[in-house]
Amino acid sequence: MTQTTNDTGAGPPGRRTPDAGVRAGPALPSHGTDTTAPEPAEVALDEVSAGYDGTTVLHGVTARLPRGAVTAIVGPNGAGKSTMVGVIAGVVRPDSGRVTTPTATRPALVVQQSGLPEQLPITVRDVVRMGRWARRGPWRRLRRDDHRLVEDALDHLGIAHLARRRLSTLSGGQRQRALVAQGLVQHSEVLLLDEPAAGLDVAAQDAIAAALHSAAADGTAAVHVTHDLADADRADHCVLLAGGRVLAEGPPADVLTHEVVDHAWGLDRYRGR
Ligand SMILES: Nc1ncnc2c1ncn2[C@@H]1O[C@H](COP(=O)(O)OP(=O)(O)OP(=O)(O)O)[C@@H](O)[C@H]1O
Repeated sequence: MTQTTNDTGAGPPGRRTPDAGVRAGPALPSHGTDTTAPEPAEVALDEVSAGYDGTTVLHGVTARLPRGAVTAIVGPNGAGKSTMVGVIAGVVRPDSGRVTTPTATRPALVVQQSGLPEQLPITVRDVVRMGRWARRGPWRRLRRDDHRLVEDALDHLGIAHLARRRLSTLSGGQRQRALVAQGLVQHSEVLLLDEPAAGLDVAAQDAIAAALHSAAADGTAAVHVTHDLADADRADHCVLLAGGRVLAEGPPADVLTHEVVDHAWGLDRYRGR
């Protein structure tokens, strides 16, 4: 099934759901979708403009994020990267343009804050299980295969030994691994990780990179926002945003040239270009 949203979609304009950790975006309205059409092989943004409280952040963004591939979204602070993933997830409503996601399920969005109250007596395993609820619905009992996926994800992210610990007692990096595990078990066709590796140690970064590539190998459009250009270079596809516009898109080697990077980050000023 294809889901499409555009400026006639439901929900308040320009509002991002605050403080959620891993969020499944709201069900996106489908406008004139042909259910017999083959699933698109990519997430498509066409001339998308979006922002907050009347301030435009994304200006006519057109980009393609393929399924079965890892896409890195890069760009300077404030370029609109989080806004772009918010638009794809359906938590930021475009003011105009069109977003098409190849998904029967909601995109899985992982941001850095868990959004769960500190005093909530919730374990790491519970947090990851919540990812399966997103798939099954909160009132359905999880099945044996759901539990197996949860245990696999805990293993994958190297946090099986923390499964019974309360989330509030973990370090920042351990929490982040738990949130990524929660995103993974959603098994959505679109996985969106907003700076998943920021502030993490090398082992955690490797675990998250491996998780992204394994999701892509399963056919997911595995998308991450990163400030680490070496990390972006290892992606299959790259979108470079600057000032809310796509400056370049394509294979990382073509996008992340010295010239383009210097221009996007304004470094050419210092280098006399
Ligand atoms: N909830 C919000 N309400 C109002 N303005 C916002 C909100 N979220 C982001 N913005 C503004 O939108 C612009 C783009 O922010 P965004 O977080 O999308 O950029 P980014 O590229 O992800 O930045 P960074 O690399 O610093 O995380 C910024 O000017 C920011 O102040």
